[in-house]
Amino acid sequence: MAPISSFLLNLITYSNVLTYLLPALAAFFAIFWLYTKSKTNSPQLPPGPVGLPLLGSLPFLDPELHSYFATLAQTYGPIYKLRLGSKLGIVISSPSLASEVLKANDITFANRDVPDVARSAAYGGKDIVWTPYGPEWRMLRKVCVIKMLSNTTLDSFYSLRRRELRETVGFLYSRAGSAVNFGEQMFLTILNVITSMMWGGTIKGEQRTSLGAEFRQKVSEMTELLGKPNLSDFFPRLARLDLQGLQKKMEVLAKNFDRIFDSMIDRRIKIDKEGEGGEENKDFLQFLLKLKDEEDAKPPLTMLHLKALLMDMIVGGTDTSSNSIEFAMAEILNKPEVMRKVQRELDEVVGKDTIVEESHIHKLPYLYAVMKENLRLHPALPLLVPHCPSETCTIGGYAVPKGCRVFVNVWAVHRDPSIWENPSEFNPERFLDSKWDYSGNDLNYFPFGSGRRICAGIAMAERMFMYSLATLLHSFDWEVPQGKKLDLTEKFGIVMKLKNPLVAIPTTKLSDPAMYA
Ligand code: HEM
Repeated sequence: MAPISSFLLNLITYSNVLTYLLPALAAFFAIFWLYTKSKTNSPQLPPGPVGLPLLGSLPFLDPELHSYFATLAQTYGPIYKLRLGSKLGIVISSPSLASEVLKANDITFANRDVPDVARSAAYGGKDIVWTPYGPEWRMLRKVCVIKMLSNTTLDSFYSLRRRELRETVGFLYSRAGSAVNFGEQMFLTILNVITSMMWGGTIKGEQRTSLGAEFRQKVSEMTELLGKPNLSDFFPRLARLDLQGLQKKMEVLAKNFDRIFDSMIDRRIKIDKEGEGGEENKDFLQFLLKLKDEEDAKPPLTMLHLKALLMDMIVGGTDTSSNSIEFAMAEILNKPEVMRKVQRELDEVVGKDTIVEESHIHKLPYLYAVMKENLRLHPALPLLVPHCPSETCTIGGYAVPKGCRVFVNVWAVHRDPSIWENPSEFNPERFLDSKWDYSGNDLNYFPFGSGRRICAGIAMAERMFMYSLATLLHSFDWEVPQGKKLDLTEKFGIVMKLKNPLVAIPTTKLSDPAMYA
C-alpha cells in the first residue's frame, strides 16, 4: 500500500509543478525581465560627482558657486547632478539645454524650490519670486508687470527717477575731487527711486532719506541670507532646528521690513481718507490698496500679497540694478577707451549745455552696448533664481526628477568660448551691430532669464541702468584713487557683486555749476 500512496503523492505533486509552479515562475521571470528592460530604457539621472554618504557634495561646494559649477561642467558635461544632502541639484550649462528647460518645458519648470529663509522673507512665499506657477502667481505678475512696471506707468513716474538722480549728482558734486563709494551711492539712488515709486507720495524730505539708509543694510543682509547654503534646505527634517540660525536672522529682518510697510500703509490710508491723495501724491501703494479692496477680484489680492509685492520691488529691484551699474563703472574705468567713447557719444547726443534726460537713452547705442556687454560678463543672477520641475522630465536625454533644484548657469553660457570670442574680455563692440537682445528668445544670451519666469522688472532695470550711467558719465570724469588697484573680482550671491566695493573719484566735467543742482 505504502509504495502506491507515495507514487500517487509524487504524481499529484509533479502534476502541480507542471500546472501551477512552472507557469508562475515563467510569469515572474517575464515580469522581472520587462521591469528591468523598462528601467534600462527609461532615462537615467545625469552623471555627476559621487560625493560623501549622506552629505553628498555639500562639503566640497566652493562659495563661488557660479564658477565652481562651470568648472564641474568641464568634467561632467552640460547637464550634471549634485547630491546636496537629501536634495538633488541639477546644473545646466549650455544654451540648448537651457532652452529645453526654460522654453520647451517652460510650464513644468516654472516653479521654484523655495529656500527655507525665503518663506520668512516673503510672507510665507506669497510674492512673485517664490509663488508656484498658477493663478495666484499670474495675478501677482500681472499687477506687477502690467500695472506697476509697464512702460506707460514708468513714463508717468519719470519725475521721481529724475529727482532722485539729480540728488545723487548734487551729492557727488559736493564731493568732487574726493573718493566715494560708488556702489553705495548707486544703491541709495535706486532704492530711493523704487521707494519713491512705491510710496513717494506718502513720505517726503528728511524722512525719505533716513528710511533709505535704514533699508540699505537690511536689503544687503536679506540677499546675503537668501544666497547662503542652508542645511535646513538640504535636510528638510532638520529645518525646525535651524542649525545655522539663518531662519531666525531672516525673521528679525522681515519683521523690521514689516514694521516699515505697516507704517507706510497707515499713512497712505490716512492721506487718502483726508482727501490729500492728489495727482502728485500718486504711488504704487495707493494703487495696490485700491486693488486689495476690489472684492470681486479672482484670486483676490490680500494684504499679505500686497506687502510681499513691496518686498519684491525692494529686494528684487535694488541690489540687481545697483550692482550691475557698479560692475559696468568698474569695467569702464578699467578700459579708458570705453569711457572716452561713452563720453563722446553723450557729448554728441546730449551736448555740454544740457543735462541727460531719460528720453536720451534710446539715442545712445554705444552705452546700450556697454550695458549688454556688462550683463553678459556679470549677469546679476548668475544661476537665475533656481527653478523646480513640477513633474519628472527628460532633459538632454537624462531624467530630471520632480522637486529637484535646477540651477541654470547663465554665467557659464555667457562665457562659453564656442559662442563668444575672447569671452572674458569686456568688449562692448560685440553688441554694437549684433542681433543679441535680452528678450529670452535666444538662450546664448539671457541675463534676465527666459520663459514665464523671466525678470518682471526689465523695463525698469534698463531705464535705471542707462539713465544713471549716462548721467554720471556726462556730468563727471572718474578715476581710481592713486595707489588703489581696480579689482574686478566677483563675489557670488543670489545677486552677484564686486568682491571689493568700487571706490572712485568724480571730477566735474560741465562748466555751468547750475547743471549740478
Ligand atoms: C539689472 C537688473 C536686473 C537683472 C539682471 C535681473 C535679472 C533677473 C533674473 C535673471 C530673474 C530670474 C529669472 C528666472 O528665474 O528664470 C529675475 C526675476 C525677477 N526680477 Fe529681476 N533683474 C533685474 C532688475 C529687476 C528690477 C528692477 C525688478 C523690479 C523692480 C525686478 C523684479 C524681478 C522679479 C519680481 C522677478 C521674479 C519673476 C518671477 O519669478 O516670476 N528685477 N530678475
